[in-house]
Amino acid sequence: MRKLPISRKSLLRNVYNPISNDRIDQALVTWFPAPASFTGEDCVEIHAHGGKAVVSAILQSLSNLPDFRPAEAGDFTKRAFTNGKLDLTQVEALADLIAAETEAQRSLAIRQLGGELGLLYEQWRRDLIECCAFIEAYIDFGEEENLDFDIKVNDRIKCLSNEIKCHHSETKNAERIRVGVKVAILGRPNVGKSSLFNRLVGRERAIVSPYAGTTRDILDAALDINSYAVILTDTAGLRDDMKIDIVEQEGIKRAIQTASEADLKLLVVDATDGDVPSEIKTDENTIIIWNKVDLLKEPIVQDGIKLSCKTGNGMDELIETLSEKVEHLCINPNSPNPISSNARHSYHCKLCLESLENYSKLIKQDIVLAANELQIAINHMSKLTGTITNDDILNVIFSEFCIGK
Ligand SMILES: Nc1nc2c(ncn2[C@@H]2O[C@H](COP(=O)(O)OP(=O)(O)OP(=O)(O)O)[C@@H](O)[C@H]2O)c(=O)[nH]1
Repeated sequence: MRKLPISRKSLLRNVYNPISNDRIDQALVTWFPAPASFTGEDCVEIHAHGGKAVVSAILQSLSNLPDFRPAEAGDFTKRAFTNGKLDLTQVEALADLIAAETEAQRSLAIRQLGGELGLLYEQWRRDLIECCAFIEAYIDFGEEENLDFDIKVNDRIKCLSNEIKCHHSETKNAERIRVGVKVAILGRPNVGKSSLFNRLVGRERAIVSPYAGTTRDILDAALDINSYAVILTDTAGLRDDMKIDIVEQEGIKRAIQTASEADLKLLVVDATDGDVPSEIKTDENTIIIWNKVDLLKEPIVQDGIKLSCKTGNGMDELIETLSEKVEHLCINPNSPNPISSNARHSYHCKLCLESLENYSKLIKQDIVLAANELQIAINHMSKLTGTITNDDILNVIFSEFCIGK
């Protein structure tokens, strides 16, 4: 038997087929003995030449060894989780880090991978368990021992609720970093929405034509605006005309739906006729854009961005305004408190909070029912850290990984 290479050092080695002893390749080989490996198990990495024949000869040789099988998506990370190397929030962070396309997504994911979020949830879980233990002691011996229930439990739960509430209120802004800020381009037909979409995307994605009603369905593109992910949507022009066909009517319905779901609305108006559609409610997250100013003889005085999609005049100002608004809608990925950008976390935090509220209502009436609510709150925290898991949760989380991670 050959000697194992020195651990945790990459060494140049000949790689042989263990049965025929044929030399397959020269490769860098690194040996990680347990527990100091990514999975916590004995592990070898082979950095081979990437040709198809080399890779398949190595895989073929390995598959002849007992208990060897090809890895499935997320297999290594699942082992790391099972062996206690990562908690569930770190597993999710790793998936986010691999998928990160913008700087803000990367910053957020690497922070979460450091484990601070998991530690926070674990601390909350432990605090709730202590409160629950205290209640159970109180139910059994409370009156004789004269335990100070309000200070030991109720005040503590109030404090915890406030902390969780504060954390939960930030998840929407953090989720926008992860999934992208939804920006919809809206306006009457023929005002230049698709022209603006193409300018922002940087290529001719949407069809532009002089005919009103060209865009009939919604069209999405992913953008990076100043390190933040943005999902830009072009929509059908809004008009109220009895003569329009059912396809365009459906397009208009979708445009109004898109407007209601958007984080930011770019409301494009043709500067030559100034008709602002009343179907769209404007708010602090609406940017009014007066397009086609190249056709005007006199400059317009109304508030909003003056733009010409034809010449590009006004694009810099629009991008600057858009960047500021997008940044404002997202949490600062470097803010001091642990941040979660994950819808699963938001869901469990919300249900945990509901149970704590129920606890506070019930505690004066029925201590056993109140304790039950506390137990539900603990279960939600346990699902966040992965202390309680089930195959459904794990399958969803690990299926997001690629093979080899
Ligand atoms: N002069 C001038 N023409 C423009 C400008 N922006 C767009 N256009 C023209 O206006 C017409 C309509 O442009 P689109 O971008 O297709 O307008 P739209 O709002 O997407 O139209 P619908 O799909 O019908 O809703 C085209 O002929 C464009 O070339 C501009 O800034 N100046």
